[in-house]
This record gives sequence, C-alpha cells and structure tokens, in this order.
Amino acid sequence: MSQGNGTKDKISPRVIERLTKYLRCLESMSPDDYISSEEMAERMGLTAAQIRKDLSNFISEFGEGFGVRGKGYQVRILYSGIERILGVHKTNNIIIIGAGRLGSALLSEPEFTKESFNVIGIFDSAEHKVGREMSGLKIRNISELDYFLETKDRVDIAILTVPKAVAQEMADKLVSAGVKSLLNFAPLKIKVPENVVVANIDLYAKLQELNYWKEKVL
Ligand SMILES: NC(=O)c1ccc[n+]([C@@H]2O[C@H](COP(=O)([O-])OP(=O)(O)OC[C@H]3O[C@@H](n4cnc5c(N)ncnc54)[C@H](O)[C@@H]3O)[C@@H](O)[C@H]2O)c1
Repeated sequence: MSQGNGTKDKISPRVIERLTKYLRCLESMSPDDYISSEEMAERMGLTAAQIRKDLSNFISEFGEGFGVRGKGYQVRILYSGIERILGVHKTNNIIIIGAGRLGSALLSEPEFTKESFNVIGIFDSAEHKVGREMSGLKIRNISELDYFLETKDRVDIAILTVPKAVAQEMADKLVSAGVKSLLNFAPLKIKVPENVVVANIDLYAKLQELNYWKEKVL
C-alpha cells in the first residue's frame, strides 16, 4: 500500500494487513465466544504480544468490555471494532475501470455482493462492450466517467483493470475527479499525490517472489 509521497498515519501498513487477517480468523467463531490473544496467535502463526500490540493502537475503537481477564476478547466486540477501524462497517462504493477478463472476474466475485463493498459502475473504452450487461451492471463508456463521478453516488474506491499502457492516465483522471483510493492490477507502480492511497497488485512480481522462496525450502 502506498500513498503519494508521505505518510499520513503512524500506523504501519503491516498492522492494517494483520487486522484484515484477524477478521478472517474471527469469522468462523460465534460472536458470543471469547478468544485470548494466545489462542489467536496459535491459530494465525503469530505471537500473542504482536496481536496485543496491534490492537493497543486502536484501544478507543473497542470501548467498554473489551478484553476480560481470564477469558480474552469477546469475538463480537473485537470483530465490530476491527470492522470500524477498517471502515467496512459501512458501504463503500466501488467502480471498475476495464471490463475485460479481470474486470469481469472481479465483478462476479461474491465479496462484492456483501454490504461493505458495492460495485456501482463498470467502464470500458471498447465500443462493442459499452451497453452490454455484466453481472447485472451495464458497461458504461469511459467517456462518461467524469459525468458519473460528478453526478452519481460518492465513489470510495476505483479498481483499475486496464492495460498497463493506459493505467497511469486513467489513475490521473480518477484522482483529478476526486477519487481517493485506487486498487491497481496493471503491472506498473501507479504514482499518486499525497492525499491518495493506492494498492498495486502485481501478480507476476508475487510469482517471482514465490519462486525465490520455493528454491529456499526445497
Ligand atoms: N487477467 C489476469 O489474470 C490478470 C492478472 C493480473 C494482472 N492483470 C492486469 O490487469 C489488467 C487487465 O487485464 P485483463 O486480462 O482483464 O485485460 P483485458 O484485455 O481482458 O481487459 C482490459 C480491458 O480494458 C479496456 N480498456 C483499455 N483501455 C481503456 C481505457 N482507457 N479506459 C477504459 N477501459 C479500457 C479494454 O477494452 C479491455 O476491455 C492488465 O493490466 C493486466 O496486465 C491481469
């Protein structure tokens, strides 16, 4: 995860990444259960101290009743607190730029039917795709993007699934129209101003990393 030039927040991206994993860990538990940091640590291959340290950054988000001596954290309180920290307790509107193979696969992803993430538009530049329906949404012409951003609901996140050659240009367009968060799948590092966050997902780079580690464990 990167943002323009500076860091707005003292919280490390690693902490936020672990919070998303804590949510996954808690998902399989009953909300009335309690879990200790030791038990969570064991399930997740972390240390209890790490978990306590991560959560202590946000202690005010959890409020009363968080952490009962001898029992641990109540799953309901921990889960909803982390959801609030991550901002997924409310609906986040998403648009997808590029209705190709990846854009189409993401649009049909069941996570996007959850309340926290809601795809409200998908755009493409290919005339033959514009107007077609994809997972219940009409593909819009990219030329309508500015008008859409001015007139429709707030857009919280834009996902870029366009070719590398146009990804930076599309990111600039989104940023100048006021979009503050980008998830980029094109294999290049998108540059954004300081007040914008971007997560670049480079699958090929991940494969290269994995290949390195594979050699080490053999
Ligand atoms: N398919 C994958 O598994 C995969 C995996 C990782 C990364 N990627 C990357 O994701 C991006 C998309 O991959 P894909 O396989 O879906 O490609 P694709 O060719 O199937 O789709 C790209 C879509 O973007 C559209 N497009 C091109 N220029 C545009 C513009 N200016 N505005 C709006 N739409 C535009 C094209 O018409 C096309 O529909 C690429 O950068 C690719 O390298 C793809």
